[in-house]
Amino acid sequence: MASGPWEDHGMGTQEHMELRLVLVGKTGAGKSATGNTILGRAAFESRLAPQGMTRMCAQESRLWQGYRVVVTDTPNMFDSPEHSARSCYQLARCLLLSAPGLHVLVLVTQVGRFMQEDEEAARQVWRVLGREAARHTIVLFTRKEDLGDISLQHYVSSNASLRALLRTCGGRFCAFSNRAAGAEREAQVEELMVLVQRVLEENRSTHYTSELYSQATRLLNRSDVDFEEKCERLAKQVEQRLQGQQGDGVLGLLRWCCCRFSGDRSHMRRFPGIHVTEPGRVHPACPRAARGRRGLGDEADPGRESWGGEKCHGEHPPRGMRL
Ligand SMILES: Nc1nc2c(ncn2[C@@H]2O[C@H](COP(=O)(O)OP(=O)(O)OP(=O)(O)O)[C@@H](O)[C@H]2O)c(=O)[nH]1
Repeated sequence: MASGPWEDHGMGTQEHMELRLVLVGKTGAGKSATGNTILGRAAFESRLAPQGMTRMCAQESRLWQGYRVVVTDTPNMFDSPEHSARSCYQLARCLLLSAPGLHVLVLVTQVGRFMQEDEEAARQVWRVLGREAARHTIVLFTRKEDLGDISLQHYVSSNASLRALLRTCGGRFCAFSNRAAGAEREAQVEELMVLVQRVLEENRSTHYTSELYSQATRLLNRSDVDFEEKCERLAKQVEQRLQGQQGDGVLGLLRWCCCRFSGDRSHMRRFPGIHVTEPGRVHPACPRAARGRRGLGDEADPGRESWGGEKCHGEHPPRGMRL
């Protein structure tokens, strides 16, 4: 066991404030290895596997400077554009494990391999959790050693999509070499924890929560339902939320209005989860949006989608909208 801030003083969970970190990212990004670096031990299985090594969300913890740092490792939960039952189940499991809410969402991506799937992972997780989750997000690059002589700052500034993503995350990013050991490993963790402290300060030390987290907390309080059943039940809520974002009810109508009258998007930002389009852009809920998808764009924010392809003239309700 490492010494210094990692030393376990033998105090129980009750004496320590929990810091809940959730690791997300695409398959093979290095989530489990990053979790192990943070924890200072090989708690999660980390191996290159074409179909993904991590199958289930898992959680481990360590003490760090008076905090209990609780790390939730996840599989790639957004491996297909259509949300599979498996993804919804894993999302539900992640929410239950990190209830009543996460303090920090760590978006893990590899140096030199930032791609559309990374953007997608960020976009999707914010879609489920709510756009305000971006205020709790840190981007963590693995394979820092691959940077060689290039500085991390220089690397991130050379990619427009990456710059946009980092702006959305308040410029909070760092890099790990998960192969590092000893003092070098601890220095990396210190660097991450400085950013974690920044997230806490910027969010008045409160964790992020949302309606789904509230549902998770209510379910956790039920002693008559076992954990698997709780995951199943919450997975249905997750699925409904994702389907609802295709355009149900009043929100669906509002989205349609955005799509149609998208000249002024500033006032619509008050509605969480609404994706506001610009004139001439295709709304993702629009049935014509299947083609021509682009990246996050230079002014990305998690509540906004940047779509190319056919123009949306607002003459049709969003796909699947029920009013
Ligand atoms: N050289 C190097 N290899 C790394 C680093 N981080 C992770 N890896 C390797 O990358 C591979 C995938 O790492 P994982 O931690 O399993 O990635 P993951 O995101 O958890 O993958 P899934 O569980 O499959 O989604 C493993 O072989 C790791 O040893 C790093 O910083 N440097």
